[in-house]
Amino acid sequence: MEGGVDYLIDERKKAQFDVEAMKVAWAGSRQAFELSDRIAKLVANDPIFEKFSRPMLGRKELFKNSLRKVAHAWKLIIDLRLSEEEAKLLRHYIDEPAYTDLQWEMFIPAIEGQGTEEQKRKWLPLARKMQVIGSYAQTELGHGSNVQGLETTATFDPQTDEFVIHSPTLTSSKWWPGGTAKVSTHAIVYARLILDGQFHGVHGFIVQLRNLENHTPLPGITVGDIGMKFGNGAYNTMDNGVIRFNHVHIPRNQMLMRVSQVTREGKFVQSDVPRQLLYGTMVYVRQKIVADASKALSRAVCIATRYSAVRRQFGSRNGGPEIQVIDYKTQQSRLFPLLASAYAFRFVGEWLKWLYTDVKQRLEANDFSTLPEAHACTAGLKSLTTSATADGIEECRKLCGGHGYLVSSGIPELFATYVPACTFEGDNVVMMLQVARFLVKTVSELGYKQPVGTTAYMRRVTALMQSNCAVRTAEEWLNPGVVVEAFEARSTRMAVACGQRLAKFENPEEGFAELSADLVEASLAHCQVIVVSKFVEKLQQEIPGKGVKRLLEVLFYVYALFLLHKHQGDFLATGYLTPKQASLANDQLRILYSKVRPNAIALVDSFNHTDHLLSSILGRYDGNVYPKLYEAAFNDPFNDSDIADGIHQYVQPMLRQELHSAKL
Ligand SMILES: CCCCC/C=C\C/C=C\C/C=C\CCCCC(=O)SCCNC(=O)CCNC(=O)[C@H](O)C(C)(C)COP(=O)(O)OP(=O)(O)OC[C@H]1O[C@@H](n2cnc3c(N)ncnc32)[C@H](O)[C@@H]1OP(=O)(O)O
Ligand SMILES: Cc1cc2nc3c(=O)[nH]c(=O)nc-3n(C[C@H](O)[C@H](O)[C@H](O)COP(=O)(O)OP(=O)(O)OC[C@H]3O[C@@H](n4cnc5c(N)ncnc54)[C@H](O)[C@@H]3O)c2cc1C
Repeated sequence: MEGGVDYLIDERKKAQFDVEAMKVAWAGSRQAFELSDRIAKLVANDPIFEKFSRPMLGRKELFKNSLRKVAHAWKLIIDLRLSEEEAKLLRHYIDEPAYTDLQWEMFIPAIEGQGTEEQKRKWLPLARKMQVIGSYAQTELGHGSNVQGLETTATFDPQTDEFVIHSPTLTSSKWWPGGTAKVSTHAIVYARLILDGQFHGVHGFIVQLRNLENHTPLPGITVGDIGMKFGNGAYNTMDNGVIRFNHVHIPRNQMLMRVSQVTREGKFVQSDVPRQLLYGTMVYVRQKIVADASKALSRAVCIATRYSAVRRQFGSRNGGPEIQVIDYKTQQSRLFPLLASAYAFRFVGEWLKWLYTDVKQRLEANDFSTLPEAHACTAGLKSLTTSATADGIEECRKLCGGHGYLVSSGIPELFATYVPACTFEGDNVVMMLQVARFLVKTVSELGYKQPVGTTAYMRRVTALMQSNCAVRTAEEWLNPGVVVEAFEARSTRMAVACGQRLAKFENPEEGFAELSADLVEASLAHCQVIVVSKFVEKLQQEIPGKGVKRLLEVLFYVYALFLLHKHQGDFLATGYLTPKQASLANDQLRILYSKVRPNAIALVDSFNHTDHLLSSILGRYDGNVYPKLYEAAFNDPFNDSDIADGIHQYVQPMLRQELHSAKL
């Protein structure tokens, strides 16, 4: 057997559930599934969207090709009259970071959230028709996480009724904004507002960067690319830029003025809208990043699972086939929790989208009451899901052995493109510290204020602090209430312990800094409560299809008990579990892996990923791995000739012992 075609055919026959129904459960609804499936096929069948050769292209060629793809996609959007939702799916399936990500996911949302009605009327139609192309220029060479520390200035000039945008130092150069180096005509620039010599906080300003006729930078603007980034292909399709402003004048009405206004006389007016709304675009994108995590993780898991069923090592008896590596318990204990995590992140992402939609509607009606919780949830879940996904993709590479390191496995480029998600839109540790602030506040108010939303479980603080887990057999772990309660108790105990230790410090900020590593762990525990509970809520809904709900229940227990096993130190140290109960959870986990095993291939088929999206020989739907790996090796341009450039010049003289006289 040269390929694994028959292996995957056999594997698919083992499925104990309705794969088509699981595809619908994964997509969220039949309508969402059909829409997504249609756009995936549209992209997969269009040769312009080919991406297999991307890692082999030089930067300039890569970038030009990316511009071509975007132009082709925009033409399709117009010709086929695609809706905004379809256009977003198109961008997802094209799977190439590009300036349009910033246009649609940051520039437009920033104007929607922070602009006045008049500003929205002027800028949104232009942006939605791509008559202006915008980016999001917040981070600087010297500051990214500390937004209040940004140095770019926007000084009001009452004479001309304009703001003067200026980069006073080298470190104030804008650094990283995607789409800016070569493409965007405009940017939302975050700068310190200065009125009559007084600083009035950081605000967003719409600044034109380039001439719309010939695309040259406007006077006073120095702009360029910040250089190659990690990995071949990967995020290098994006032109992340550096911008320097030398006293660039913009009209007063280009400050985004929903939160605060500057009058014609240069007076600062703070409206009732909280200043945190300036950070609203980041809340929106963090929510998108959570939804995106399950897509990236499911891709890596799909590749590793299919390949693990094709790959065989050891155990051949009487010349029969060797063992499929997916049958090794160690392979299962590394792979199946990632498979379960992909489903868990899918469902928590769905919930977070709902939460964001709710907050957005409230904000539009000037109800800001749920903003702190939305901020804590988006920041924390962004951190949890991206860290787990980045680690998970790397684990999938190792699960594929040596072949996982080949670019043609699809994993290296996926990893290189994905890992910056742990940093952009808020470094993951900085984000967890935001959750910590929210938790500390919640815990300190427990005596007189009922926690709500995702911290509502802390209302039962006394019970969660005092009662202990009652599990006596491995079987008793198969109870969602028991599992969720364990996570809630561990989280409450960790948060309360941090609160008690913080109270011993005279200066709370000093205490917060000193205990920050523990606070990050407590925040992670709280975020895990959210993911675990949202999975349970999903299971409480009606989920049609033979065996679908049962398999999702299995995956829920795999996800939760794997976390419990991984973090058993916390569960034991907080005193909620005994070592025996932790060990029973691990026993149950092994039983659960054997329930996943026959369904593993069908579970990854349910992601409905096309071969185009996976761009992986190891993860091919048909399992025809070895012939295609062999073919791809000889299709590599490096194999065009048997004698590579440099062989005659540098190797042959060595073989002939003539190196001393060779021209090097
Ligand atoms: C390859 C994978 C692709 C996945 C992508 C998928 C989809 C996305 C699609 C498109 C996007 C494409 C690419 C993305 C590119 C990335 C773009 C960027 O990175 S843009 C730059 C992002 N920058 C940051 O995230 C900076 C991080 N820093 C901050 O957010 C803040 O400064 C802070 C660290 C959170 C706060 O710092 P500080 O303590 O100084 O805070 P203050 O300003 O004083 O405010 C404190 C006060 O405000 C509350 N708060 C903070 N943030 C928010 C918020 N967002 N919303 C609501 N409230 C907020 C905070 O809790 C405090 O409250 P309180 O304690 O009550 O006073
Ligand atoms: C691919 C990519 C695309 C990007 N696109 C954009 C864009 O379009 N627009 C834009 O404006 N920006 C963009 N960025 C910038 C990005 O948002 C920042 O890099 C990010 O917010 C992190 O900030 P930083 O670089 O200042 O990290 P730093 O804050 O300098 O982090 C360095 C280290 O310090 C730690 N640290 C920092 N502060 C604290 C603290 N208070 N407590 C404990 N530890 C701390 C961090 O955990 C980290 O380990 C992009 C970045 C990347 C990688």
